[in-house]
Amino acid sequence: MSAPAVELRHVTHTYGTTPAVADVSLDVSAGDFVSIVGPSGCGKSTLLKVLAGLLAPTSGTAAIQGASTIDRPGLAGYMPQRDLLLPWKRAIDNATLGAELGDRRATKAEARQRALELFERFGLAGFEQSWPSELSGGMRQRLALLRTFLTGSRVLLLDEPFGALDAITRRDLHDWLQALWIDHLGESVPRSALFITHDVDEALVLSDVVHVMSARPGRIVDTVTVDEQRPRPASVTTSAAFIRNKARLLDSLDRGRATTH
Ligand SMILES: Nc1ncnc2c1ncn2[C@@H]1O[C@H](COP(=O)(O)OP(=O)(O)OP(=O)(O)O)[C@@H](O)[C@H]1O
Repeated sequence: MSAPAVELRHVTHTYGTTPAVADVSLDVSAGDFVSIVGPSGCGKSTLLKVLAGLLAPTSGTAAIQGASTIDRPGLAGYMPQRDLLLPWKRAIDNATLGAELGDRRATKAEARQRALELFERFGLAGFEQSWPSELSGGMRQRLALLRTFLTGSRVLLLDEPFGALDAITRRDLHDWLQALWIDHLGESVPRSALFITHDVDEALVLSDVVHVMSARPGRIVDTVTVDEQRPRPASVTTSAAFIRNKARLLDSLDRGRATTH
């Protein structure tokens, strides 16, 4: 059996004397879209940084496709909380930035060619030469996601990519991301995603599995599996199964917030 796309085992991280996450274990199977919801400051970004190889856990292990991420950045495509587009680079050059770095480095020409092919699929056709400041908020996030896709990694670590967007733009991006996800599931090694959000509805619309974290130091306090077929339209949020799952997640969040460590 092949290794899970993402594997965290008993991960604990303490910044100085501040415990951020405590004993977190979770797997993401190949092809799965998995979300983590939790209150602000509970250590969600810390977990992604450990998986991105940017932070060594105080204890425990982290692996992407079976390879330890400790001191090994670039095994997964990582989109940090701020989109970090470089304002002095045009959209096309921002898109190819990750592809020219990291483990699966492509040549500049290859990366550019692949990016140009995907600009339309990412709703950015015609904006290849634009500056980031000329793009809308939704376009900037799609461009940052395109950059993450172009790293070539089968595993995407997405830290609240839609957190700063208005509700309508966010809804459009949910539809778009689901369509993109369905397209990519046909690939020989399907993509997997670990997605951070504060928004329970967003987690349930997009995910196969949703984990709930408690207040700091974050622990996994509940896990819900979502069986709904994709694509899931906005109306899915009114189905009985969705409402049941949402009530459970909100309850787990409340209980996790009330926990004192
Ligand atoms: N470099 C650091 N030094 C000290 N404490 C830190 C550092 N980075 C994060 N922390 C603390 O660790 C805790 C977890 O931070 P983290 O950013 O992982 O949480 P988060 O769940 O992603 O938060 P948010 O949802 O607000 O983005 C927070 O209390 C934060 O203040």
